Amino acid sequence: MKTQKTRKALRQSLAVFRYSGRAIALVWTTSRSLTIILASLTLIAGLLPAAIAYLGKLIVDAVVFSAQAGINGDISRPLLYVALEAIAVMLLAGSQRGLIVCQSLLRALLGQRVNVLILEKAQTLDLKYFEDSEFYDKLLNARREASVRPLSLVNRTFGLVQSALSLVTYGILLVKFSVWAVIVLIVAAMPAFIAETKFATQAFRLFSWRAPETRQQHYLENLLAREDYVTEIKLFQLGGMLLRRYRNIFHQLYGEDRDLTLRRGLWGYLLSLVSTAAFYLAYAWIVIETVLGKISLGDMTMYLTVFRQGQSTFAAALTSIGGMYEDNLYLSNLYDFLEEESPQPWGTVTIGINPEDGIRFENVSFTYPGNSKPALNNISLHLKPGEKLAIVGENGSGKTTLIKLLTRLYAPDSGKIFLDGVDLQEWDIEVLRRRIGVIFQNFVRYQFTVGENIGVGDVEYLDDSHRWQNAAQKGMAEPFIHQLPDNFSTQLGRWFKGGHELSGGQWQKIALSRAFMRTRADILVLDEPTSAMDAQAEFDIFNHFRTVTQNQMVFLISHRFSTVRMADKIMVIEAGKVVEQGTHAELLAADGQYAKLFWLQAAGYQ
Ligand SMILES: Nc1ncnc2c1ncn2[C@@H]1O[C@H](COP(=O)(O)OP(=O)(O)OP(=O)(O)O)[C@@H](O)[C@H]1O
Repeated sequence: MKTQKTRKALRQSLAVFRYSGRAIALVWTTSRSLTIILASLTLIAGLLPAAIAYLGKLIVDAVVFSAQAGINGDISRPLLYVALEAIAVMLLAGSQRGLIVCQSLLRALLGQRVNVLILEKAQTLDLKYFEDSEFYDKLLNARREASVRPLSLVNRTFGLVQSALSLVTYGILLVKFSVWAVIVLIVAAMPAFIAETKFATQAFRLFSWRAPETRQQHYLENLLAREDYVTEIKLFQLGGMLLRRYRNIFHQLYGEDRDLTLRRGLWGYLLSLVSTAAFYLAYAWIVIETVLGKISLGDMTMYLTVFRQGQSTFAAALTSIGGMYEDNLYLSNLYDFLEEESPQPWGTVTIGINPEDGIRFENVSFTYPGNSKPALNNISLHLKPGEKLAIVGENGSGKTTLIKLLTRLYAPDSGKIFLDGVDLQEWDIEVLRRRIGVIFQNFVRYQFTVGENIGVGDVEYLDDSHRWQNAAQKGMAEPFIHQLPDNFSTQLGRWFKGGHELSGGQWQKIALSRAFMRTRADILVLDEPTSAMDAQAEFDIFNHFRTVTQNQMVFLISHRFSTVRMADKIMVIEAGKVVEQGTHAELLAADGQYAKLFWLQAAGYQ
């Protein structure tokens, strides 16, 4: 039982080194030369203090010896030792300064490296990860302190090695005096060491429990300070309420922090008194031995230095250990994130076996992870090349989900989707995505120029101004772009200097143009493409729609029946199921759900 407890305590104490190896490996692969320099300087800085203490002893002994010889005394020997000590002190200062320089260089390199690792990893993950709050915690935690934590852990690990080296060498010097003194000092240091690791473990746990609260705090900060939220926050007068919530979370966290910090401080002090008392007992012992003439004055000077510095080195080591726990927490988050399994994009097909077949959904069902009800239930549909399909249905009926499956952001749970006769999952994802032009309801408003905002629709032609113009024409954006101060070169958004903000409808026209940038795409997905546009723009799009999308299959989601009518086929879905399919005329004649909604909307205009 007792051995088990000791083993547990030991394991807990050693947990502090859990990620040190990986952090060092990370630093090593970031810059080998800097790591070697850092390690060498650590070694030098660890060993020199004992050497300096020893030189101090040699100086005093040589001085005493020469002084006893009177006028004939040899002055050169003490002076030689003084010179040596001066050199050693300079070397120590040099190595300490070198360590600081190395650390700042490594901090910059490592920060960049870790950030790039995180962002690269994020690229490889599926959409479902980003919709998972636990995963989001990991991502935020990983990014938050990317530039400081890995280096801090390395510095502290090296710092601890340096302190340990100094303490061991001090110990070696002290062994000459008495093995017992060394043993007493080590034993007296143990309680403080164990208490520190125990409190650090508690702090470690406290931090990990808190991830959701911390994320909530960050979210509130964002709400309170970001330009796109500020209008609503002001007009709904939410500032006070949000700040109150922000403060409350802080106070709750602070309360826990304060308790732990106070306990840690108090116990840390009390237990370090034990080791200090042991230090000074040994010190008194040395004074007595010197007075009795059993050791030289030089020895006493050396031990004095060893005790003084040993004490502060020991305190530094304890602080390092406390910090290392926090660094470990960060790194465990980082590695949790980096080791998240990335689904390998598979599928190699680049050409379909039956290009005349277009797109076919066969009994497709899909439920979002964590939901009990399916978002899509047994959907079947067929769209031939060039055909246009409109999907109609009330909020939450599954329209956007259908598009997410079509664009392979998610895979069906059952059933299959075919493109040109080949299962969508077997297509090479890059080839598949090149064939799809899309505008989502929540399209991105890039804080780039107008041209780039359209150009991102086909990154290979990002800077091709001819294509921008063509796409802008199709997306009805051209007239207002010509009125902007720098036409296509106008910077958009308010984040950067000289940025020009657009209206909601203008942004939507830019997004629509972006979808038309993909001239090689034969599948066009439009999720509420005209919801923010004025009546004239919608009418124009309606009129030109067939010409601009001549060879494309179109999936159009809209609540506006004026837009829906453009389609060859209309599909009505309700709670994830297809309830009606047909042309506008057929569905009106059928007098079902579609007809009901159509006349309802039409009545509103009369
Ligand atoms: N990321 C998600 N995770 C879990 N459930 C989701 C997610 N997105 C949508 N859902 C759920 O799936 C169902 C279908 O949503 P979907 O977005 O496809 O509806 P929609 O028909 O596009 O609605 P709207 O007309 O409001 O845009 C809804 O019940 C919604 O709550």
